[in-house]
Amino acid sequence: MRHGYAIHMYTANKSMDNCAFCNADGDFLIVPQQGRLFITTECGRLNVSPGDVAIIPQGFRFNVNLPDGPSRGYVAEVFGTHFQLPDLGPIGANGLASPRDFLAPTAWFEDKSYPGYTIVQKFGGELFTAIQDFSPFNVVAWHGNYVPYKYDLSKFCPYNTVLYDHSDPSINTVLTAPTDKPGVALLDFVIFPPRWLVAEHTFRPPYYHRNCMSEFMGLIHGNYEAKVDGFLPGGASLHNCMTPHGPDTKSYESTIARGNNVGPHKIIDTMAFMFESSLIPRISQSALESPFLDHDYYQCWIGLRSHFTVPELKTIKTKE
Ligand SMILES: O=C(O)Cc1cc(O)ccc1O
Ligand SMILES: [Fe+2]
Repeated sequence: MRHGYAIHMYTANKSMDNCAFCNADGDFLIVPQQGRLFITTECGRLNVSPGDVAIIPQGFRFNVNLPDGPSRGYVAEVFGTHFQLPDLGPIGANGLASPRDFLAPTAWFEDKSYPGYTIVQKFGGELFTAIQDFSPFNVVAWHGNYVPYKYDLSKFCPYNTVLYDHSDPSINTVLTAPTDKPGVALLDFVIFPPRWLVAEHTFRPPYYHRNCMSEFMGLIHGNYEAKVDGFLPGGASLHNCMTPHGPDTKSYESTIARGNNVGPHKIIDTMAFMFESSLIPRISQSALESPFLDHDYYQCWIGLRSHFTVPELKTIKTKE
């Protein structure tokens, strides 16, 4: 059965030369964090900058050029389903990501011989190579809707509370890969873009929580509102199913210090995102052994203290 997902982080310092990749297992959602990706596909070319995301569906051959040199970012891979726009429910006709902002390439082809051109194909989690002597990008024209595409995250139209309380971050879903169970995502791609915070009598940052979804977070640029320290662009965090988490001590204390009656405040210069799944990810050995693993991550919550004071009890008279 083809069901599940994978999350990867990439670094690259060399363009793909005389070779193309093809994923026979699933679809890629690519989130560059540093350095543009010039992606050539069988349907044409996509120039993808940090702040854009690209989707390469299962089976497309593609090649990546790095015009800015060293590059890094994140990739989500989904098996057995495809990304789609979330149902807007009561939001209605417009909002969040608009279909018009998803850009597919125009056809582009080269009719060239390339001795020793290598196709690397991922199939069942293993890599296979095949050599051919011509470019795979020889498709003169195409039609249909099974295509690679890109989306500029700054086009996203965020919705949120306008009076009180903190919404589930699913309100900012850009794309979702569904399961057969309505409302239970295989993988939601959610963003935390610049936006106004206006909620009254509300702890505005993400609440402390422990939930059934597994949350992988990345930061494209700026700061994340719940982690003033230690969560840097290009970094990642994983709060797995039912692992309690929330803002770090500094974010918590500075929010409390601002008091209860803060006016509208705009979060600017930021773009964080989350891959959120109902399935638990297993962490690879290489990630666990990485010299970049933050063994002290839990320290971000050290020193958290309660600001709760028992309210004075008033006698409430009830009718007899
Ligand atoms: O854990 C996180 O930082 C992500 C997150 C953000 C938010 O605003 C509410 C819930 C949530 O899981
Ligand atoms: Fe969370």
